[in-house]
Formats: sequence, structure tokens, C-alpha cells
Amino acid sequence: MTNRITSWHPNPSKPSYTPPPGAVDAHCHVFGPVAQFPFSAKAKYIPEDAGPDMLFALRDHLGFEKNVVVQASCHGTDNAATLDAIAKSNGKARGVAVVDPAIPEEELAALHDGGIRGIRFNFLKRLVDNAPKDKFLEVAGRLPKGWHVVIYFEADILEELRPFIDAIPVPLVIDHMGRPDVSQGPDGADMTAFRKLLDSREDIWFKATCPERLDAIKEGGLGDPWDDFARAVAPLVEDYQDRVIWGTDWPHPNMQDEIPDDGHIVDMIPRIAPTAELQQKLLVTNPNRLYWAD
Ligand SMILES: O=C(O)c1cc(C(=O)O)oc(=O)c1
Repeated sequence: MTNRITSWHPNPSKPSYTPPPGAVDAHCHVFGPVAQFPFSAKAKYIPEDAGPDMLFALRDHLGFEKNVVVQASCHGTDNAATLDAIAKSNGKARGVAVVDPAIPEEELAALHDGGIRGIRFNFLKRLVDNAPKDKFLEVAGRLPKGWHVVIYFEADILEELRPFIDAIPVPLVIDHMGRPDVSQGPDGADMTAFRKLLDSREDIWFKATCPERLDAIKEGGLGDPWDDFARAVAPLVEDYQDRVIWGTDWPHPNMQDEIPDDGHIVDMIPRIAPTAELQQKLLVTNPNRLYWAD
């Protein structure tokens, strides 16, 4: 295999901020190890191995207790690497799968037993070849009890996705806030449209994640320490504090040109959630409601 990519920091700093006991990193991934878990033939990037040992070492280094492992697009619909990480976590990880929408009921039940609590629909053209809304809706209607749907899309297709989102019959979690342009500020067009979505249903949650993507220099942003991200996202966390979760996004797929320091990513937390009460909701109460309700 050629051109395997490294998109994560080799030696992240220790954050200044200490997360509360029980804190959950609710958006991270594993890559491989490929000898055991090959990448999908349709993968749009081929990373170096970033397996569970590395993930758990980072978790401890950053001061977190648990992880939610989200199936990365490079593993397609084979969730074996994600399930392996959950199985090795001693109950400290749960996950979100990506499935073939034709998946039979007994396989969904097996994913539940393996610690999966949601499925992810990815609408980013640079990551997946197609996103069949009709098939997604069909499978969303027959998920195990207590599961949710995670959706990853970019701000420019939010309006177009509204009928699809409105039709999803289970709670929804929006990855990376639907990628708003944070340089527009907290009252810009993208944040205003996203608030409208959140106001349309009380069971839409979101991840206040990815300063490294949404405020990246290569995307025209400010870069670390990501001031535009902090300014745009803090009011959203305050206003929707009972349905927001947080994660590192490690190993930062596709960020090889601007690799973030995970210690700095953790230091974003008190900037978007300045009180102990908000931090407790963001890092403990809310992710436990979604992923450890049973
Ligand atoms: O923006 C991305 O490139 C990205 C990719 C993946 C994935 O490949 O699954 O997941 C993410 O959360 C973000």
C-alpha cells in the first residue's frame, strides 16, 4: 500500500484544562491496524495505523475517561475495527457504525451487543461516493431501541437536506455543527441556519467539535488557537447546553497539512463552555445520556 497518511500529532502537549471526572471524548476514530482490519476498497484516504492502544493512551494523557468511536469513512461499512476498539476498552468506549442500509435486523442487534448506539450518514462528496437518502430513511426506521442517527454534512447543503432530516424518526446528532463558516461569527448566516435547524426539533443534538477543521488556515481560517471558532461556537453551547457533546476528532482524518496538537484542542473546552456546569453537561451528562443510557 502506498502513500499512507499520518494526520495526528506525534507528541501532543498536556492540556492546561483538566476535564471533570467521567469526561467523554465523544468523537474520535480508529484506523486499523490494517493487518487485522483492512481499509475499504472505496476509501478516499489511506492512513497509517492509529489503533485502540494509541487512542486509549491519548485518552489518559488528555484526562478523559471514556470514548465514543465513530466509524471512519476509510473503513467503509465494515465496523470490525470500531468494534475491536470498543471490545478492548473495558466498557470505556461505545460507538457509532456505518452500515449498508440493507443490513439485516440480527446484524444490527449484534452491533448493539458490541457497544454501537448509532449509525452515521455521511454526505461529504470527498469522503463517500453516494448517500442514498431513501435507503438511509428506511434503515433509520428500524434501528435498535435507544439508537440515534449521526449526520455529517457541510453548511451549503443544509437547506437541501431539511426534508430528509425532518423525516428521520429517531434522535439526530449533527457532526461538527454541519461545518459552519466560523469566520462569519456567532450571528452569521451559517450559524443562524443551524440554530433554525436545532429549533425545529428538540431531539437534534450536535458536536461542538473541530476547531482544527472549521478554523483551519488552509480553509482561510485563523488556525491555532482558533479564535473565530471560540467566538462563533461559545454562544451555541450556552443556548443549547442540554444537547451538545464534544470530542477530539483524533486521529483527525485528512488534516495532514495542518496537524493539530490535541492538548490545544482540549484547551478549547473552557473557551466554548466557560463554567463548570456547562463543562459537566458537555463532557459528562450529555454524552452519557446518548451513549450509556443502558
Ligand atoms: O472532514 C473529514 O475529513 C472527516 C472524515 C471523517 C471520516 O473519514 O470518517 O470523519 C470526520 O469526522 C471528519
